Amino acid sequence: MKPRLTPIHSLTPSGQASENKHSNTYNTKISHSHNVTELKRKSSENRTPITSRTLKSRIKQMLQGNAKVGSPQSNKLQRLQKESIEEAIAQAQKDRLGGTEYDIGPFYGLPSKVEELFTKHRKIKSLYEWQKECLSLPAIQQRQNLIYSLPTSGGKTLVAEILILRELLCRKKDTMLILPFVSIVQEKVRGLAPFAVDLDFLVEEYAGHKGHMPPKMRQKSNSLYICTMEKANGLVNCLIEMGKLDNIGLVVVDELHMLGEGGSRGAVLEMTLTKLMHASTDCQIIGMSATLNNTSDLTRFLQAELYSNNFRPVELTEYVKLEDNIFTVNADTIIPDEKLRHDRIVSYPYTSKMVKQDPDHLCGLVSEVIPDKSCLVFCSTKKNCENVAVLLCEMMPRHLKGRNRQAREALYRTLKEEGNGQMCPVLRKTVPYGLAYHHSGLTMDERKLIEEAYSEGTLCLLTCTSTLAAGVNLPAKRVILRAPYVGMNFLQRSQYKQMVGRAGRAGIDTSGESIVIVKKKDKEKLLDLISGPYDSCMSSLMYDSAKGVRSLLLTTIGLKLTPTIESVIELMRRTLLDIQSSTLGLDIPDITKDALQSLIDLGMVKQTRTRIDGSDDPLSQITSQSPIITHIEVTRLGKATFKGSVDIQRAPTLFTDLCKAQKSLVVSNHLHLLYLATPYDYRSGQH
Ligand SMILES: Nc1ncnc2c1ncn2[C@@H]1O[C@H](COP(=O)(O)OP(=O)(O)OP(=O)(O)O)[C@@H](O)[C@H]1O
Repeated sequence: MKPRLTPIHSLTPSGQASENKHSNTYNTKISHSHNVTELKRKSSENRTPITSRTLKSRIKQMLQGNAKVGSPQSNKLQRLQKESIEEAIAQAQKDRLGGTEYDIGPFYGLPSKVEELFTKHRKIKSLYEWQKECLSLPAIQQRQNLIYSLPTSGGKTLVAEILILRELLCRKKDTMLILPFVSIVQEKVRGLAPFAVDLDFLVEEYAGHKGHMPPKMRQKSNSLYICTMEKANGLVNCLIEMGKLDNIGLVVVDELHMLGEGGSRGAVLEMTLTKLMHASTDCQIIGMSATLNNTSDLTRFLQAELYSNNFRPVELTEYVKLEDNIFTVNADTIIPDEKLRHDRIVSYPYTSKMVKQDPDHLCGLVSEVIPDKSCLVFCSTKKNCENVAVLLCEMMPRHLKGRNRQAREALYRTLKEEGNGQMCPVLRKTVPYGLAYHHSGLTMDERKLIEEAYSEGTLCLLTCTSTLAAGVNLPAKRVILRAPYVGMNFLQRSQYKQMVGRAGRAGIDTSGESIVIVKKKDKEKLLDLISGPYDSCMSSLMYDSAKGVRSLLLTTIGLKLTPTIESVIELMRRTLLDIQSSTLGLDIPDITKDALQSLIDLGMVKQTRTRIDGSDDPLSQITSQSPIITHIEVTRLGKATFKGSVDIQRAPTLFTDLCKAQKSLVVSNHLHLLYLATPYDYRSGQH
């Protein structure tokens, strides 16, 4: 019998997490990785087909077995693990070469065991020069805030991970890693779980429906919270409320430029960082990005030092295809006419039918790389991804068929099993040819299977949307941008850079290349795309008529961080919005006053005035000479609104509706209850 492809998610601790909604912590007392490795070994030795389902249940069974408190085997395992960590730390202390009081070892202040783990799990043998330089910056030694900026795939994450491990192991503090998307959080949780197992800390996933609020306070181990931006905000609120914010020693923000996203996500990130800066006495903040422009605003906002470098481990050559011509991008010159250098004219043996089907020669461009090397084709819409994948299979069947047959068949079967016998007709058609699409329409399991199959070489090409560019580590020899658009919008330079940055697989290729296919009408805009400055990262707090400001004030008043008008003003001074107020032409005191007034008008915040001498109602004691101070606090409605993350504008209507419902709720069937519980957005059919 043929071996079956084993889905990665069922082999990792996250497989266990998805079986049990509430289990989102990687308890290092349970040796997951050992079980996983053992299972993998046995499965390959016996060459017995293992279905994802039986494997899942076997892992679950083993984990449950391990977790039984007091079982002699688990006690022994725990003891051995603890002993080996203590031994490693003792050895590290012996080996320590200078450093700060917190260093416990020779590997950038960490035990050599950490170096071994990076070699074992990441195949990293030594750090790049810039990584060494960055880790020895005075800002890092003195635990100051730092922003570092390097091109995509420059190895930024490794520096962040070393800093996180130092905080967890040497300073024994909790840490937080903020990432932009749920899928990236999940990938990172999987990537760091083996480190947690071997180094005795906890990895806690805060994304989607996962993550305890308030967080569980751990006595024995420190936690690394890996969060989406929204969850990080909730977590910081909880920690402030519990008086435990100082448990967090380090917060790392990946894709810091998302502060300027313009909508609620950028605002949420700014609120989180503002609250951290305002309320924490000891937390270091590290921000990273590949696409920063106005760094001085950001360093002022985070009171941070800046480190930047242009290092890229694999050389990237950017090309533009315009009609039948391919041009090399020369972004360094300031002379517009020299930004595009003619490279070659493309000519492929297309029949007239093929020219009609594929006027942009996508098939020809792709066939220069696949199936021997990998290729990513970015498309502007999900539908386009699917169409392009089908088109390529139809146009080059002989070129693609017959390779990696067994692995492709195994992937096909596993995808079908994941869908309980059903399979998307597009994937059904494309997977046997080694192609697939990758967009948000896939289930999480399908996405993981496709990502793993691509990384292993079972699939040689993915057609994908822009979301693949923002972090998931799936590099390719050649990256093609089918058109310089996301949906209907022309690409921003930062989006373009993220996409082309996927080209070149470190450790596999010595170079990578990108080709953006452009129509003549877009030629002018193209120059900005390939060589213009990055868009400035501007505060998002003013989105939707200052919704971010109102939300920030309601939360900080609710958390008792800003109990007076003066403290509200002081908090607002810490925002990126305040730093950029003159550029944006905004009057922050006016905006603050308006936002406060609107919260008062909505019945979410109330004021009480007292005299400084403590006498009661100031208005009835006009004779007193003592100055008046105005206290502000949230009402019950205000508290419910920020705790429930309810839209501030909608909360009063929701409250009125609930009051009505309380008096006269008649639930004739389940649908009635569902109707009452459906958010307004969904009811009005916006989704
Ligand atoms: N010192 C190193 N030696 C070898 N490989 C490395 C080293 N540092 C990082 N890498 C590898 O390079 C690849 C890209 O690194 P990483 O994801 O950290 O880049 P990044 O700068 O965070 O990119 P992005 O901006 O896309 O998030 C990864 O596969 C990583 O394991």
